[in-house]
Amino acid sequence: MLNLPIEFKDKYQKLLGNDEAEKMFSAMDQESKKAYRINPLKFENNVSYDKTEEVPDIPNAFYGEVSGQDPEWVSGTVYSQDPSAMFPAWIANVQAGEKVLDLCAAPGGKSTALGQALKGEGLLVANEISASRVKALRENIERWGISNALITNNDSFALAKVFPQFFDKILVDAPCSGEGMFRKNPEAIEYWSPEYVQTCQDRQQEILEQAVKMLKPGGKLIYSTCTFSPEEDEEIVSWLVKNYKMEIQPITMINSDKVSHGRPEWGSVDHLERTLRFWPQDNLGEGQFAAILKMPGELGKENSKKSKKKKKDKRNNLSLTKDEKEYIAKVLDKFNLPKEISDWQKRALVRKDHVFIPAISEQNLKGLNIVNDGLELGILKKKRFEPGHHLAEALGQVEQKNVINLSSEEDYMSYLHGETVKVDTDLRGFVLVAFNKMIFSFGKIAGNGVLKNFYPKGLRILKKD
Ligand SMILES: C[S@@+](CC[C@H](N)C(=O)[O-])C[C@H]1O[C@@H](n2cnc3c(N)ncnc32)[C@H](O)[C@@H]1O
Repeated sequence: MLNLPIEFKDKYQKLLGNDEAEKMFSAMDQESKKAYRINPLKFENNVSYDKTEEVPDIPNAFYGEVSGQDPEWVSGTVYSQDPSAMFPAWIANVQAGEKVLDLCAAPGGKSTALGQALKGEGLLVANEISASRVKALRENIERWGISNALITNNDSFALAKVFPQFFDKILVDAPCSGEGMFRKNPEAIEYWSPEYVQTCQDRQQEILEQAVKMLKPGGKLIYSTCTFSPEEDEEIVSWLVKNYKMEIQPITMINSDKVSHGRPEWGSVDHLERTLRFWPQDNLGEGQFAAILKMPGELGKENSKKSKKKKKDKRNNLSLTKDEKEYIAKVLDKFNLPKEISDWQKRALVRKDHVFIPAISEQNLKGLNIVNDGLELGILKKKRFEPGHHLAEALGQVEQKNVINLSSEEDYMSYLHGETVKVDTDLRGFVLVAFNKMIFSFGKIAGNGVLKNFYPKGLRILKKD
C-alpha cells in the first residue's frame, strides 16, 4: 500500500469529496498500466506482442509490456509509454512541415510521437536541460528513425534567444510534483510537500515565460504535467490566459469516457473544462493533465513570398568535397533511401569527419549546446565512409534488400553484446542487420562470411557471466 502523506490525502478529500478521493487513493494502490506505441515510420512493424487491448483514441497503441532487449525496442519499432502520457503529443495534432518544439523532452516519449507526425518534413527541436537525460533522448529519437530533429541541451532562456516567434507548436511537458506517478515511482512521494508543489508552479511559470516568446502569433502551446495539483494545472493555464491573452482550445480528438476534464472551479478563467485530466480511478493509465492554448493572432501571416524562399545554408565551409561524396555514395548506393535522405548530395555537411543532413539550415544556432543536428549519416575515415547507427534506423523506413536477418535468438544476443556472428550469405561489405525482420544496426560482412559488429558501443548489452 502506498504511504501517501496526510496533507496530500486531506487536500484531495477537500477537492474531490470523500467518495471520489477514496476511489483515487485505492486506484493508486493498484498496479500501474503499461502500454506501448508502434512506430508507423518503420517499414517492418509486425510486432510479436499481444494487441488485444487498444489504448483508447491513440492510433497504433496497445496495453502490454515491452523489454529493452526485444528486437521491437532495439529497432525502434515500439516505444514503451504510460498510456496517459501518449495524449499530449497526440492532441498536438502535428502536421508534416510544421516547426515544433518539445521543450522538456527527455527521455523522448513525446518527441518520438511529435517527430513521427512530421513524416520527415518540417522541424522538431527536442530540448532537454539535463545533460545526463539528453543522452536517452538522443538514443530514442535515433531509434525511432527521425531525421529532422535538432536535439539541444539548454535551458529555455537560451532557446528563446535563438528562436523568437519561430514555432507553430510547442509542447511543454513540464517538470512537476509527479503526483500522477506515485504508484509507478513511489519514491516520488518522498519529495512531495505543499511547498514542493509551489516550487514546481514557480518553475513552470519560468519555463512558460520563455516558451511563449518562441510561439508564432496564432501558434499553439500544449501544456502537460503528470500531476493532479490544481496549482500546476488549472492555475497555470489560468495564469497563461491572463498574462498572455492565450485562448484555451477545445480538444476534439478524444472520444474515450476514461478521459476527464479540467475543473473550472480550480482555476480562474473561462473554458477550463476544455482541458484534460487523467485520473487513476478512470483506469486508463497514470495521472496526467493536458491543455492546448493558442497565442493571439493568426498563423501563416508571416509566410510572405520572401520568407518562404529557401535561404542558403550559411555553413558553406562544411560542404562535402567531390571525393568525399564519392566515398559516401559507394556505401549509400547499396541501400534504398527514404525520400528525406534521397537528396543527401545537395544537403549533407561534414563537421569533424561526421557527415550529417542538418535538420535546420537557415537559422543561426549560436549559443546553443547542440547534441545532434538532423540525421547523422556516418563518419569519413581517410578515403572511406563508415555508415552510422542513426542512418541504419532511418533506413528501416523503407524496404531494404541489402539486409542480413539474424537466424537465431543466440546470434541476436551475441550481436547486442558486441560480438561477431557467422552468417550464411553471399552479401559482402556493409549490410543492415535485422532480427525478426526488424532492422536495428549496420554490420560488415567479410570474405569469410563473418559479420563484423557495428552496433554502437554505448548501446551494447553487457553479457551476464
Ligand atoms: C516530465 S519530464 C519530460 C518527459 C518527456 N516529455 C517524455 O515524454 O519522455 C520533464 C523534463 O523536464 C526537464 N526539466 C527540468 N527543468 C527544466 C527546465 N527549467 N527547462 C527545461 N526542461 C526542464 C527534466 O529534466 C525532465 O526531463
